[in-house]
Amino acid sequence: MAELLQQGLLVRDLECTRAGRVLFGGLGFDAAPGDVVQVRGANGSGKSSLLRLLCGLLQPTRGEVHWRDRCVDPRDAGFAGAVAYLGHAGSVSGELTVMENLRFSLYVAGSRSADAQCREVLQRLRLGDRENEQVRHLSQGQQRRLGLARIVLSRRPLWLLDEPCAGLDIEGEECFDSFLADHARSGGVAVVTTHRDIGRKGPCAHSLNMDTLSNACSLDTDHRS
Ligand SMILES: Nc1ncnc2c1ncn2[C@@H]1O[C@H](COP(=O)(O)OP(=O)(O)OP(=O)(O)O)[C@@H](O)[C@H]1O
Repeated sequence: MAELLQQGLLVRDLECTRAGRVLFGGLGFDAAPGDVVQVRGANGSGKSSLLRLLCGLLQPTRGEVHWRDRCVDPRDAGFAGAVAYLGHAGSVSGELTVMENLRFSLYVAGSRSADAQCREVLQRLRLGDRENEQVRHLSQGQQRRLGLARIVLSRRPLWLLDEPCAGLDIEGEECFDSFLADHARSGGVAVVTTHRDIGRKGPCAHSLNMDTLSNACSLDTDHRS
């Protein structure tokens, strides 16, 4: 436990309330370096809300989230420099080109990735020939790929990814699996909402089912399988 507190993500007795309604409670799990936690559940079960709690964008009505040895606080520079969050929107600008988007987000993130590294990741995502194109001219799936490039290039140890495979074709999904496996192999932690079985081809994923939680709000157990 002490080691986990220093190195990984620790969630205890988490309760989430939105618009006066308790979405879930008693949620707890640990994620050590190299762990991937797959979050499943029906629409509205609270998957996105959970990710927002984990990165400190939402405050829990009960419980705690710790990254390494500290309580999660987005104002903490140490935590802000450790987490990469991919929301539904992907955080890319339609007005900027593909490469400009990456340069901008990496500059804001304080990452030292150079254009050459950006190009390497874009090649893997089959966006290598689109680097000078305005993002608004890309398809939804291509924009999602660019959002993933931003996450990969950030080199952050904690990935919180909300439906990263939405809009991706099979090849894009496989590419995502390989980035996720690289991340886990290098000791990163990832919490991923997706209905795909990412544990089958990618890294071994622990599964967290929000539907079960909603029906068992008093649970205070470790949901890793
Ligand atoms: N900003 C908000 N204010 C109030 N309620 C919200 C807000 N955002 C989400 N909710 C409510 O919280 C519940 C869970 O939403 P959330 O987006 O976390 O679910 P989800 O499991 O990610 O859903 P989906 O699979 O549809 O993306 C929903 O009932 C939703 O109406």
